[in-house]
Amino acid sequence: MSAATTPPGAGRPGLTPPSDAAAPVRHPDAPAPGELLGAHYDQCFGCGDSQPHGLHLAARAGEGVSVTAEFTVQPAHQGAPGLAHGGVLVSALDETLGSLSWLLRVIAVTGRLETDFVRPVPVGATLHLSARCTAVAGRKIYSSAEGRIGGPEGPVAVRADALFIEVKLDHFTANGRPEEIRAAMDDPDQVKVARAFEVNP
Ligand SMILES: CCCCCCCC(=O)SCCNC(=O)CCNC(=O)[C@H](O)C(C)(C)COP(=O)(O)OP(=O)(O)OC[C@H]1O[C@@H](n2cnc3c(N)ncnc32)[C@H](O)[C@@H]1OP(=O)(O)O
Repeated sequence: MSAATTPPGAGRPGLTPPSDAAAPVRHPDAPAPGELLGAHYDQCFGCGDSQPHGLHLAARAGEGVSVTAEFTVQPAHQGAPGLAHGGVLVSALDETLGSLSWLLRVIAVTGRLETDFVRPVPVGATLHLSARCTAVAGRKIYSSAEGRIGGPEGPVAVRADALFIEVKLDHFTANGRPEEIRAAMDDPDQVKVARAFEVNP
């Protein structure tokens, strides 16, 4: 079977939902389709406003458990001259996929993320990303994403299948550097505190 016809996650160990997996359920309080999700943490490399060389990726809720996002490749994101670094493109996919948890209203982290790099992405290009959750099995959340160059119908540059694992808040508080955890927790804006860890406020 060619890559173009392979269903998401098929044949990839750890990325194929088990037979008893359930369809993902959009949380009743999830942002409406079309609504911008905004940054979950201002220091996040993927979406934060306070990271000068970050991706400044802006994700928007889609229908069901899906999101779209845009990211414009900057000179600071280069690998080869004039081209985006592959790891940066994976970060853009990871961030987009991670924002699905805001529609499920669970706290989850990336366990596995497998990426196909289909074509090079030049500096200055805008990558139009889309991601959707495909299945949930207990704490395991299965999802797929792709990034297209220049527009939502542009040529596919990257695609990925991912497994996110639901975690408790102490995943962050027990493992993160105390300075940043304290600063995030001390923010008077409680919605921002909740979103820093993608917790249901
Ligand atoms: C805050 C929002 C940010 C949004 C965007 C960014 C998202 C990110 O990049 S998060 C940062 C990157 N990710 C991380 O740092 C995670 C580091 N890893 C960990 O902390 C742990 O390995 C963690 C939490 C994923 C899993 O550990 P743990 O909670 O002990 O789960 P564990 O019991 O081992 O596994 C649970 C299930 O997941 C499966 N699983 C866990 N890891 C993997 C993996 N890498 N591949 C395949 N399956 C896995 C297990 O097999 C198990 O399956 P089953 O229930 O069928 O037996």
